[in-house]
Amino acid sequence: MYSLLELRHLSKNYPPQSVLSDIQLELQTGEILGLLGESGSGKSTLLRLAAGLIDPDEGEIWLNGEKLRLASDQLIPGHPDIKIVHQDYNLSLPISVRENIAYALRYYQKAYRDERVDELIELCHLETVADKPAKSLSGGEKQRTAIARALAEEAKVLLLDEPFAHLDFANRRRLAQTIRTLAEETGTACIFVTHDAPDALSLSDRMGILYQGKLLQMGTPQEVYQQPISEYVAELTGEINVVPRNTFEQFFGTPPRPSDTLLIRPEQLIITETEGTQGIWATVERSIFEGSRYRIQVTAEQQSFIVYAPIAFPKEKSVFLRYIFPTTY
Ligand SMILES: Nc1ncnc2c1ncn2[C@@H]1O[C@H](COP(=O)(O)OP(=O)(O)OP(=O)(O)O)[C@@H](O)[C@H]1O
Repeated sequence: MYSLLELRHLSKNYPPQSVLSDIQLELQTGEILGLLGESGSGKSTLLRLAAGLIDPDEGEIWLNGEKLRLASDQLIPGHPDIKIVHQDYNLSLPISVRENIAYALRYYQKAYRDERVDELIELCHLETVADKPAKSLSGGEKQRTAIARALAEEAKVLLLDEPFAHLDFANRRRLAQTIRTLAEETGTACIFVTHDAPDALSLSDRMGILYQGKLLQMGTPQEVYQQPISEYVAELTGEINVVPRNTFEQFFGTPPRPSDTLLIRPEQLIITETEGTQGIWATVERSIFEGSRYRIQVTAEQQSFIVYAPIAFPKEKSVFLRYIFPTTY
């Protein structure tokens, strides 16, 4: 069995720059793949290559076991089964949401078109704005309209360029749920790119880390977050305490991995007011309120740590710092 979409050894240069090099990834039906990378890491270029809109310098793209033709060999680049939603949505602003979606189905019979448009409006939660002109929509509504339009022709693969970039918290949640529903109910596979770690971690079935055009790591969000292959991946995916091995041994005992430097997430540490089994007394430097938790900076023998706690601790208070979850991470 082959994968739905396969990128094989893709490279792309915009001389003198190598923008992507030797990208390999596979996407299965109904899978949501997130690509996390900082600005300029090559995310949009990778999506444009995957959509068949530009030619790679090396490598091939396979869809359902068939090699895609090069963009330069086609009158209209792209493939009908692969749809890309760009950052700027590309909607026709004067016409309604319904008309924007229907436009993608203009060559179909009216009865089918009306039925399909209604289905997509429901799937993408656009009922309340269906007859409004696109120019009057919020960012989230525009994004969902662009997705509905991309899906109109039953694309098998949806490519989303920074789908959450302009959305507030509630709209992020809503859009993420729409994408999950889509994948589950229609089997549409999705690659989305983002520079926001929580979005990548919470929505992806698998995620990749893109850095200077290279895929550094690929795995489930848990694998990438809990076993980052480098300090860079650890920092990109969340907050991290970098602890030299001998300090770790002195404070907490045997380290979980035999490396010179240990990458410890804040939630792997706890602070208490009383002494526990293995740990070290530390001094609170500051407590910062972050809504659902406090982010607390403590110092023990010149080593600084970030810890999360449900309550604030006063500056200069002595707290006992312990390392937890030694087996799960
Ligand atoms: N058509 C082009 N011509 C020349 N250079 C390009 C072209 N397209 C992209 N690049 C360069 O390739 C690099 C990667 O660009 P890309 O847009 O893929 O990054 P990105 O990760 O999507 O960034 P962002 O998050 O800022 O959108 C950048 O340095 C960019 O300047």
